[in-house]
Amino acid sequence: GGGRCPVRRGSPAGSWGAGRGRSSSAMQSPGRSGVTYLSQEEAQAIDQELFTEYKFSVDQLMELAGLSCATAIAKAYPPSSFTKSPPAVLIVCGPGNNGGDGLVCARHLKMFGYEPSVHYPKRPSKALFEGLTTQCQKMDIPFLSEFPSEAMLIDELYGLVVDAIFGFSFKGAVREPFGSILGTLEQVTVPIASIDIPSGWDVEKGSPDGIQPDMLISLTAPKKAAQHFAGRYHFLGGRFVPMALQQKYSLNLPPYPETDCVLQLP
Ligand SMILES: NC(=O)C1=CN([C@@H]2O[C@H](COP(=O)(O)OP(=O)(O)OC[C@H]3O[C@@H](n4cnc5c(N)ncnc54)[C@H](OP(=O)(O)O)[C@@H]3O)[C@@H](O)[C@H]2O)[C@H](O)CC1
Ligand SMILES: [K+]
Repeated sequence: GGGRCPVRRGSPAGSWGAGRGRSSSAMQSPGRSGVTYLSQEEAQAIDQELFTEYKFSVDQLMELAGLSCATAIAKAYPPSSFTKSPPAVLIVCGPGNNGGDGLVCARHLKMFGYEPSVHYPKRPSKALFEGLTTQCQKMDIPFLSEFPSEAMLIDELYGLVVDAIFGFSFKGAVREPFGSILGTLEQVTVPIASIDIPSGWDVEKGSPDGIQPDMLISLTAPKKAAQHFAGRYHFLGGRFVPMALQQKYSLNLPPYPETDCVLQLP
């Protein structure tokens, strides 16, 4: 195990749009980088608007979201930083769209030279998720029927865990089998990269006793829970929000470099 690597933090950004972050709603709050941190309601409203008003399909945005996640992971944990070759990654997928992002991420990680394995215990019977699963299987990505019960086993077999269990629709107490899975993940020592929200965390208040990921990839814009993130790498991904929608929700997103689909937040 052991996929940690010393990657420099990006130069402090923070001046983009300073003073422009006027909120369209009293619920919004600007984070330390000037970017707006969204409430759960706002994150879901933007998501809905992308689909209903802007006519994106879920497949489209999920592909871009998952590609962003794999790209950010490759920047923070390049294969050369893993102690073992090929670089083995465990991706844990939940029952909603966050889990779908995880499946897309697994496929791209494989393309990037990683050796992903997926655990996907609760699979929705929808064509989208069935298709994503088949794509992974046909790329020889193994699906583990059992989750390793010992954190030590995960540390031995994998250099990185990708948490794609819950995103911004998570609510209430964690139900099984995800409670046991998160209990094990709290004990692993290899880094965890969380997609959109550290799973099990309250989307706005975070969770001091929950998993403590080393990386967070915020999609569209960070959610309020991200203010409690204490890991090394915070990336923004999902470069697909049209300017009019960014302005409507005063997202105040920093400019992505050139053609990149991700950017590192301070
Ligand atoms: N606009 C964007 O940036 C996009 C983001 N994407 C990703 O989508 C997720 C949000 O996806 P969504 O399907 O709305 O929800 P989640 O994946 O967060 O979770 C829903 C499922 O989780 C179950 N759930 C909820 N709470 C619990 C709990 N306490 N215990 C167990 N299970 C729970 C829920 O089950 P139900 O029984 O309540 O239905 C759902 O099955 C976002 O975060 C991004 O990662 C899109 O990919 C693209 C656009
Ligand atoms: K997650």
